[in-house]
Amino acid sequence: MHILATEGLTQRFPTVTALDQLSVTVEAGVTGLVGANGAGKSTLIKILLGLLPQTAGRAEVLGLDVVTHGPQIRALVGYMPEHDCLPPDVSATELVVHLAQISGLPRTAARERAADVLRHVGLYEERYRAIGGYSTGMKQRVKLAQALVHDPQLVFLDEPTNGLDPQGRDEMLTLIRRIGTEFGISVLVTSHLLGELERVCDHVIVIDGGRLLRSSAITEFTQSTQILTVEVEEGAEPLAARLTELGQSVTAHGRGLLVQVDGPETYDTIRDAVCDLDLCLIRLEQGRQRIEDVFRV
Ligand SMILES: Nc1ncnc2c1ncn2[C@@H]1O[C@H](COP(=O)(O)OP(=O)(O)OP(=O)(O)O)[C@@H](O)[C@H]1O
Repeated sequence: MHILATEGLTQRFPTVTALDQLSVTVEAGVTGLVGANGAGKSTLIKILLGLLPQTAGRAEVLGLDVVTHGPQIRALVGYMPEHDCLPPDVSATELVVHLAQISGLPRTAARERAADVLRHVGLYEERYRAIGGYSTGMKQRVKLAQALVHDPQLVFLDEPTNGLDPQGRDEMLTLIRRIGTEFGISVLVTSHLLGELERVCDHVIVIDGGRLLRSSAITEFTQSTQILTVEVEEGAEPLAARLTELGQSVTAHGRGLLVQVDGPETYDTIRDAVCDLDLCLIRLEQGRQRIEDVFRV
C-alpha cells in the first residue's frame, strides 16, 4: 500500500510556483526527498500534513485526504521541522513530555515514552538541562524525539542533518536508518545533499523547481553501468590502442580509460591486453551511476 500519494499537486505563491503538477507515490520504508534549496520540499511536507491548503491537485497520506483529514493525519504522522523552533528555557524532557500529552498520552505514559525516545535519539543526562544551552546536534535530536514520541506510523524529517558537523551528520543518518528498520516507522526525509541519502534510503524522489525529476528505488540510482574504468601505472595510450584493435570501445578519462562492457569476455580481453603489453594494472572498476548524475541530464 502507498503511504502517500500526490496527483497533479500544485502550490502557487504570489511570485513563485513552489509545486508544479507533482504526481508521485511513496511506499513504506525510508524515502529521500531531494532537491536544491527552494525546490519545494518543505511546501510539500506542509501540504501533506494538512497545514497548507494546496492550490490544485490532490494528496493522500496513509489513505487520508490532506484537505479533509489534517488532524487524523497529524495523529499518525510525526514531523521534524527544518528550522530551529525549540523554546530555549525548558528542558528536552519537559518539552517532549508536554508534546506527548498534547498528542493524547496520559501523564505517566507520556513521561515513560519521552524517556524512551530521548534515550533512543542519544540524549541522556543532558535531557534535564534547558534547551537554550544545547548544541545544534542536540537540538536536532530533540526535534527528532518529539516527532517520534506519539508512536507515529510515518515521520517527515525536514533537513535533519542541517547545520551538523560530519560526525553529527553520520550519527543522525544512522538514527534515521534505525527508525526505518528497528522501529518499523516509515520515513520521508528531505535533503539538498544527494550523497548522504544513498546510505539510508530505500527509495529517492528528486524534485526541481517543484517538478518531479525522478522517483526510483535507490538500487536503480546506483546500479552498475556497463562501463569499466581501467587504470594502468604507465602505458594508457598503448593499452587504448590495443583494446581498440581488439574491437573494444575505449575513451580516455583522466588518468584512466573507460571501456564499454560487451559481455563477460571484456574482462578477459582487458586482462590479456594488459599482460601482453606487460603493464601494471592498478584499477579495474565497474562504473556506478550516482544520485548526483540525475542532475546532469
Ligand atoms: N509562504 C510562502 N509564501 C511565499 N513563497 C513561499 C512560501 N513558502 C515557500 N515559498 C517559496 O516557495 C519555494 C519553495 O520553497 P520550499 O521552502 O518549499 O523549498 P525547499 O525545497 O524546502 O527549500 P529549503 O530547503 O530552502 O527550505 C521557494 O521559492 C520559497 O521562497
